[in-house]
Amino acid sequence: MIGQDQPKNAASIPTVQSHSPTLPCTEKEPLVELRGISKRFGNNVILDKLDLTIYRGEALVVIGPSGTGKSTVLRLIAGLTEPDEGEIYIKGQLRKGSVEDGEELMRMALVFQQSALFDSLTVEENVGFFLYEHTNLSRRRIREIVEEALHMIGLENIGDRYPSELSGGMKKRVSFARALIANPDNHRERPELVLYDEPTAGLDPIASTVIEDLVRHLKQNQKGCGSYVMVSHQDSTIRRTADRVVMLYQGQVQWQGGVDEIDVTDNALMRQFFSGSINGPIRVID
Ligand SMILES: Nc1ncnc2c1ncn2[C@@H]1O[C@H](COP(=O)(O)OP(=O)(O)OP(=O)(O)O)[C@@H](O)[C@H]1O
Repeated sequence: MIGQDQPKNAASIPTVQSHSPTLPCTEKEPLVELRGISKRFGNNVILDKLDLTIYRGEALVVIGPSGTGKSTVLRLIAGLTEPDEGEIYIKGQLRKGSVEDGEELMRMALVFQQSALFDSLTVEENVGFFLYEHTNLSRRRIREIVEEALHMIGLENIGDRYPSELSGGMKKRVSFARALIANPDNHRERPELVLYDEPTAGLDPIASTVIEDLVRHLKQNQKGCGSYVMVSHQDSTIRRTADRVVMLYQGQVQWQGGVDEIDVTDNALMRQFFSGSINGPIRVID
C-alpha cells in the first residue's frame, strides 16, 4: 500500500505474492492484460475498450499525443486507479479492487513524471525510505543497500546531500534508485515490472542518454526477466529503450510494432507523430 505520506512519484508497491509458476524468459507470458478497459473523467472518454497485453521480459513504450491517456494507462496497470469498464489480469489473475485494497498480485515499481523527492530528507533517507518504513533492517544495513543502489545508478557519495543540491538529471536518477530499491535479503521484494512516466522529460540529450542506458541496465537487475512499460515523447528515448512501441490515440491502440518499423510504417498517425507535422489525422490542441 502506498502511504499517505509518500510522494506520488517514484512510489514502490511492496505487496507481492505470486503463485504462478515461473516460465523461462523465452516464453511469451502475459504479465498484465488490460481487457476492454474504458475510463472517463466527467464526460471525457479517455480510454474506450482498450486491449493491451504486457509480456514478461519486454520493454514496452507507449506513445501518443498529449492528453491521450498514457499516464492513465500506467496508473491503471499500477492499480492506482480503477477502470469504469473492463478487466485487468495480473499474471492471469483478475485484479479486484485497487492497490489501496491490498489486492496487488505482483510487485511493481513506479517512476513517475515529477521526480519529486522529499526535500527535507537527504538522498540516503529518500532512497532508503521503503526499507526504513517496511523492514526491520538496521540503519547500518540500509545505508549499505542505499550505497549499492546509488552505485547502480552511477552516483556515489551523495547520500548526505539534499535534493535541492542536485541537478534535474541527478534527481531523476535518485528517484529511480528510490523506486527500485528492495530488500536484497528478500528476493521476492524486487519489482517484476517497472512503470516509467516520461523519465527523460526536460533533460538535455546527454542526460537523456544516461537515463536511457540506466533503464536498460536496470532491466537486467529486475526480478525474473525484467520488464517495463514506459511512456515517452522523446524520439531518442523511444528508439533506444523500446522492444515494442504502442501508439495510443482516441482511447485505443492505433499501431504497434518494433523500433525498426517506425520509419517505414505507412500508418498516418505514426508518420505525423514522428514528423511533428500539424497536418494529419491527429487533432492539434491549442
Ligand atoms: N484525475 C483526473 N481527473 C480529471 N481528468 C483527468 C484526471 N486524470 C487525467 N485526466 C484527464 O485525462 C486525460 C488523459 O490524461 P493523461 O495524463 O493520462 O494523458 P497523457 O497521454 O499521459 O498526457 P501527456 O502526454 O500530456 O502527459 C487528460 O485530458 C487529463 O486532463
